[in-house]
Amino acid sequence: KRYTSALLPPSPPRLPVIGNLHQLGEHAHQSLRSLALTHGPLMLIHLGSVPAYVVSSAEIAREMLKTHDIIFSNRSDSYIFRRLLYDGKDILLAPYGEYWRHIRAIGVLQLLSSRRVQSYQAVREEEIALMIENIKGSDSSIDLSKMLGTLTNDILCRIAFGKKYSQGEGEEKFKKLFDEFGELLGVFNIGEYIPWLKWLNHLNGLNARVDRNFLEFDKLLDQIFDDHIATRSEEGPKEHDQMDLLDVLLDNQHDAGITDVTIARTNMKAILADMFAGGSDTTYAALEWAMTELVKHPTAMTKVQKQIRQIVGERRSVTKEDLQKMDYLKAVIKETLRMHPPIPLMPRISSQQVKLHGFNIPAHTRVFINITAIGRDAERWDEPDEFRPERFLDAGACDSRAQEFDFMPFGGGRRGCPGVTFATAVMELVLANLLHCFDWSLPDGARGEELDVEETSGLSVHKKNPLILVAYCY
Ligand code: HEM
Repeated sequence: KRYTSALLPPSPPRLPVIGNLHQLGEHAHQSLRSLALTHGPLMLIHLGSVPAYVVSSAEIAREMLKTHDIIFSNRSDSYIFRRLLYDGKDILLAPYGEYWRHIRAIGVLQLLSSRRVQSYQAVREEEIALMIENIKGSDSSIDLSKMLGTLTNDILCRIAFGKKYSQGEGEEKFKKLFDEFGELLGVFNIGEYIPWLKWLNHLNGLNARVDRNFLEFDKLLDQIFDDHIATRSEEGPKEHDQMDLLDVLLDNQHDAGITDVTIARTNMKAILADMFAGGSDTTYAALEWAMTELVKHPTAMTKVQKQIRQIVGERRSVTKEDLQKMDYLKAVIKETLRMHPPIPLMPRISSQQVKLHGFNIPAHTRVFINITAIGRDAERWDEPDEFRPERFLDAGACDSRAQEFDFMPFGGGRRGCPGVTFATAVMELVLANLLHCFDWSLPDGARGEELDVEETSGLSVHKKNPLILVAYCY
């Protein structure tokens, strides 16, 4: 069936050459949310010379990810992503098809399954205990943002490689490498939208930075592979609970014969790079926002701490059985993800022409889902800009909201995030411990309500100003 291209959705007025780029500002998800209030839940914008559609309602997101899921099962491409993620050999970028299905299955069934996530409980507990000790040892205000960034990266490094890189030799070098990797994935690359400005990326050194970061990361991964292979041949196979993700991938290599897809070292490196692209910064951002909102909302803070302390009692640390009973903490996390989805704009691309919300979307066109706009849609949420964890206390409220695509911090459809269980295990245990062990306030007697919620720009959106707090031992 052919659709005519005459029927286009509303567009904000644009300028020659740059199109609507000037309207995006520093926080594209927020600017697009405001533009959607005027122009509607499906807008056509122009990023320089590139047309893109923006979806800002649950109803249209559902149409995309349920009715037309296969058509929207690819992501739009970018030079930086391709370079850093092994030319699309990873799960996040791989084009929809046999190869993606195979490596996604490895991700879902082997690397990120509930059983595997559970097997890393000791790693999470040890790293969290270290952070708690560090906080206890600091006698003035602490930079909680920095601590949470280090913690989530350490947990991921230990789970992925069996070792962390924030201590010992080369500490600064590795920190810079991991930070830059995350930062580069979030860079706005003007050359993609205004092709004749591509030369700027040579001039401003962006391409060189991307190349350098890729090569250094690749070298680190090679060294980790070599070490693993040497240890495995000396010590033999490990028990299930002792295996890091690289061990799982190396074991999996032997099973590769069962399909036509061979998983070589480059493919495994790409999958591990994904864990860092998708797994560390997002969880860190969510934790930072959860603590920010709790400090801003003393009633919610009191309520969550009261429940945690009742459940944990005199014990110093929180167990996984405790977590199951902490329904208010779970509601706090969901409400945080609704208001501050770590990845607020989700880029997909149409593989063929399709009708969406009554409008024609041509083939190979970018479509962004504005997760922030959907999570804060006043037609679907009461007082959407208010932090009210109670809205998620009803059993099943979150699942039904997710099914309706009102709540989609982890995306949706067949390409939705496979790391939900992994991320939830980290977020719950970190927050429960922080809130059980300490009372929190702003330095110099400032009132919590005054805390800012300014955002950074980039792929995952953080609090712009670090969260500096004073911790009092409970
Ligand atoms: C709070 C934490 C997290 C958030 C908010 C988050 C969010 C997202 C979102 C929005 C997507 C795109 C989904 C879509 O297109 O529908 C995604 C994809 C993905 N995430 Fe996560 N994520 C988180 C944690 C993790 C973790 C811990 C991992 C792994 C360790 C992970 C690995 C991935 C991968 C591999 C994909 C690509 C899936 C595919 O294309 O098939 N994420 N995530």
